[in-house]
Amino acid sequence: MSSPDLQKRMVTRPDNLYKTPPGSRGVSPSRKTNKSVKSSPAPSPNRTGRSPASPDRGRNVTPERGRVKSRGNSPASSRGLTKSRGSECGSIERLDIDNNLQRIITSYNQTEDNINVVVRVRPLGDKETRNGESNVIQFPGNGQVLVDGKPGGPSGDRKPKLFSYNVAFEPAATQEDVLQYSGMTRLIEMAVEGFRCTCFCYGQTGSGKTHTLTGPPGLFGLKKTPYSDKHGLVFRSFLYMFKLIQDKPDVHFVLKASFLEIYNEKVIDLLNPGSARKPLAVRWSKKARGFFVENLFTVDCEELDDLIAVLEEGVRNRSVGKHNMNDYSSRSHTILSVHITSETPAENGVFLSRSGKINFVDLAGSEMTKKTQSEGKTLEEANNINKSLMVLGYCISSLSDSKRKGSHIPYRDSKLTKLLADSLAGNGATLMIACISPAKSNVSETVNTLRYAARAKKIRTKPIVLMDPREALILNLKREVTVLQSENDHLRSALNVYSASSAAPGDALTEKRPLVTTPPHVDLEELAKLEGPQLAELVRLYMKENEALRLDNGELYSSREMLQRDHEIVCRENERLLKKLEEVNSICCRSPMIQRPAFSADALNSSDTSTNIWTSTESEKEQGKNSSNNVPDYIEKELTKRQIGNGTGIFGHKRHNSWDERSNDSKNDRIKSSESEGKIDRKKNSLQKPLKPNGGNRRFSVAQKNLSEAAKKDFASKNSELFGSAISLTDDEDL
Ligand SMILES: Nc1ncnc2c1ncn2[C@@H]1O[C@H](COP(=O)(O)OP(=O)(O)OP(=O)(O)O)[C@@H](O)[C@H]1O
Repeated sequence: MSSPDLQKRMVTRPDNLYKTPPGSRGVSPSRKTNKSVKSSPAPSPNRTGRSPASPDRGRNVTPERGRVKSRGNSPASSRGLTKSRGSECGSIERLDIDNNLQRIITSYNQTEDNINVVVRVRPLGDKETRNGESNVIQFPGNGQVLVDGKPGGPSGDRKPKLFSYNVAFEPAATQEDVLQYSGMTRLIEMAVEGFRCTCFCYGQTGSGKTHTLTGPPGLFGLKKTPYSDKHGLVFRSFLYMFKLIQDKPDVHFVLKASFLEIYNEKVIDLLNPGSARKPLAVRWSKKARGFFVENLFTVDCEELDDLIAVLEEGVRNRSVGKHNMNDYSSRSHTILSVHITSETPAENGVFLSRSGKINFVDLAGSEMTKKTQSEGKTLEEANNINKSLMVLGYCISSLSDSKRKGSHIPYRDSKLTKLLADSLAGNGATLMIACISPAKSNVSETVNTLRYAARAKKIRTKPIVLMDPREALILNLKREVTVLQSENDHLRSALNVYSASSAAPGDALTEKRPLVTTPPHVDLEELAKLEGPQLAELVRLYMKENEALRLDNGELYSSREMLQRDHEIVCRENERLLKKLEEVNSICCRSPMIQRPAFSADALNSSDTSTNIWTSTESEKEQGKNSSNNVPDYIEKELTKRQIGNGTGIFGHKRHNSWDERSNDSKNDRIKSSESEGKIDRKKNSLQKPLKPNGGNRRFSVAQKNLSEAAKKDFASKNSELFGSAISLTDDEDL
């Protein structure tokens, strides 16, 4: 970097810290009359002239240090805001005030759907520096944290321990860095999209949890707080959230916020604590299948200032105490929740309705009471804090242990775990920020926190968007009505086509078909106005019609299949008969005794009356006297035995079928017309003339061929008569 002002940042980060399952959306039929969120302008810019949520956010401008560059796949780059080289892990570095290159963040790839765990190491405090405390934390890179337990220190002869997280924030990391690189922005985006999200800070007392979430003590004073680079994640998240909302002018947002604390196992409403600080009950909701705080005050937040006011009010009312390790120690766990309901106009006058939520959980720090020198009230608080954190620890280790999948999770053992149950293992997305101290004197608590965080990293959640069940039902009914309407239209038109083309009046199928009552057609605009019961009735009617139409169509299909099967059988039978006929023909041909009439097409067509088309010896002529067809008796018998023909002879057998009459009629007609042309006489004459020796063989084969053709035509005609148009081997005219 040439310019000393220019900070250098190297970011390599996974892009999908939180996976958003597709298609998890809700739909509401009509717009509700909720008050919408008015996006107030972002607070006055800080001294660099940029707010975290300003359009320049993507350029990674840190308030105090100016512009920095990204070279990796950072969360910001994943949103197309910075250039990326696409590597999966790495570090972010920049020059400090003295122009030294300083690394601030290292990160590693994120497994999808697991709790996203990041670690933030605070700088050594003034007191610790004064006491000559040494730093025992090292950052090997790729989101790793090495706890250096050198012999001789308070950690004894502990070996160095290496832990790996999604992101490791080094002491130089700013509040804005945490917002940008912890995955927090994605979490807020998910909350706006309709997911239930949680960000919680965990760590020993004095490790920087409250600093990370809300900022240093005294930030929220009596006078209105201007934007400051000391503001924590909550404030910055609010800004980012409102920026997102402003970017969606078509969407109607309703924001509500609540703020509670769990102090000595009692739930106190921080927005409405009352002078007696009356505790609220935590109950199980059968409908929502989760725990909730009864009568918790929720504030409608139309503007950003409303949300900031909620934050300030809660911070003011929460329990803070002093002990040896922290002058402003949180004596309770706090949960600040922002409920985000959105309604997006969709097609057909339908609104997509989503209910997202983001929880900011500031856990009280675990304490070694010996070290904190707590006594009296502070000691009681410490014991309650430690107890509830222990239950949280049990829940986390049960959830993270794949061998104990499906085993009992002791959520009910503390109010904290009851209220965090859904964030830990439910359908939400969760970010855990483990805060640790770098001081050697805290090494054992640091290792505990890091172990805790490593366990939490193994927990898998299933983020989904929750929908109002009534709205979901109505949406489904509407979809069903539309699908059924179009399906029924299709089925009806299919039936009409069939009726028009094939079903004659009195047809068995037509008669059998039940009368289908068509329900009234409701167009999409009217559909949007209908309520649940009307929709359900409409679906019922359409389903009834659908059932009848399906039945009808089913019958038509089965009868069509039956006809196709018959057609196949007839074809096979036809072939079989033709084969048989050919066999018979060959028997006839082999016998020297048989004298066949030989019809020659050439001869028949010839006008030359002298052409011989019939061969017969004198003796055969004699035999022919006994048989009108000139077929010997034994052959005739054989044919009868094989059931070819009906016993009247191969050429003259009688077919008792209607088409015979028709074909005979047509033959007669043809004969008549031929007679009128004088052709029939020629044929008759020619039949009686002897065959010339030289043309005998040729004519014989032609005749045989013609015989086969004629027989084929006969059978085809027969089948055609039986099965309609299924068989058409020949043209009727040829017969
Ligand atoms: N990253 C940081 N940079 C500068 N100062 C910090 C940082 N983190 C913490 N501190 C300071 O350390 C002190 C203790 O921090 P904080 O109160 O946030 O700890 P805590 O974890 O919330 O403690 P407790 O559990 O007792 O509430 C505060 O004075 C805070 O300003």
